Amino acid sequence: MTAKPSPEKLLALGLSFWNAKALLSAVEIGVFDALAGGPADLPALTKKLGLHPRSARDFLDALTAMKILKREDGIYANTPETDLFLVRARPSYVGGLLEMANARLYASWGHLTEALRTGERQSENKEEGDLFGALYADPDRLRGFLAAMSGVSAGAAQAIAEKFPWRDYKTFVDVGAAQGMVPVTLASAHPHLSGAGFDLPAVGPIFSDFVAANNLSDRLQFHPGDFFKDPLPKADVIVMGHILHDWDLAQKRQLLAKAYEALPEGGALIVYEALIDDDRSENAFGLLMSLNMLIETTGGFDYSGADCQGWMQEAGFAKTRVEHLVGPDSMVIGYK
Ligand SMILES: C[S@@+](CC[C@H](N)C(=O)[O-])C[C@H]1O[C@@H](n2cnc3c(N)ncnc32)[C@H](O)[C@@H]1O
Repeated sequence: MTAKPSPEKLLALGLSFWNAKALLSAVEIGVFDALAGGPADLPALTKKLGLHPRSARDFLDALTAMKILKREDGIYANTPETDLFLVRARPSYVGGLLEMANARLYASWGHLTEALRTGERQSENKEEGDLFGALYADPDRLRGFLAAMSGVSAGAAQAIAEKFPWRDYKTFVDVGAAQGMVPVTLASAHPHLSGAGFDLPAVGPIFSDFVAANNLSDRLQFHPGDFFKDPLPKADVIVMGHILHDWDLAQKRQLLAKAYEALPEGGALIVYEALIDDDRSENAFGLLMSLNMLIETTGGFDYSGADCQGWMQEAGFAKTRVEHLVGPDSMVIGYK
């Protein structure tokens, strides 16, 4: 028997931004940090978080009903997930991404309709043209963006460390390394590897601080450069995570050709993204990420594993394969 159509899913989807914004504000206000030291009651939390008495109970109970807080006998506590991943002081913190979503993407997505009609980027400083120019003009925005990237790539980095046959290689370079989550994860998991992060010069100090905090300065270096103007550093393996989706097709091809050039015979290129499924009907996150690129960049778009394998083959890669990493993320590997 087919179920009777119901509007429930449609209404819940249409209002799902309520959930998103409640979580983003909870991160911004520091709800999970406030509970990191132990549970607290309503008056104590209201005061600590600077909430208005009119909002506090509904806000904290909404977070409880959303299963991102627990409440027992009127005492609120973090859940195991929020305690591990959304307390700022913990190394496992992934809230940088949510902080960026709150500070930048939430407002930009308000202009989705305009982006759909014009094809033009809508994020802040849109008159400055390029996303990275706009971001890097402000040191706080730069630091926030790079930390957000660590949140985006922490899970994928771990999966790449486990699933790629690193024992066959000695050196790697992460192109567009941001804060350095991938290099740090790879070097921590595989003591025989040494590597580098390649990124715009402004990223250098932030990369080096993160590497030093992880005690890996002896095996990880920073290479400043512009991947459209400079050759890529040579290494056995080149990694490009969330890079190709920032750029248009001609620029994607240019970056793949440069990676091919920098690799030795037998070397490998690992491209990872929230790849769209080949039928473009399942990975909603990958497709929405592509719309995020519409909003954020001048020509960027996401793509399927088959798309990327085709471009890699055009660039000369002899063998390619796609492997799932974690959640919506997969990697495409090209062997020279
Ligand atoms: C979307 S982030 C991805 C960061 C990281 N790979 C990850 O997946 O978390 C793109 C990165 O490319 C870098 N980037 C942008 N334009 C660049 C250029 N022309 N040359 C080198 N790096 C660039 C940015 O600074 C940023 O770190």
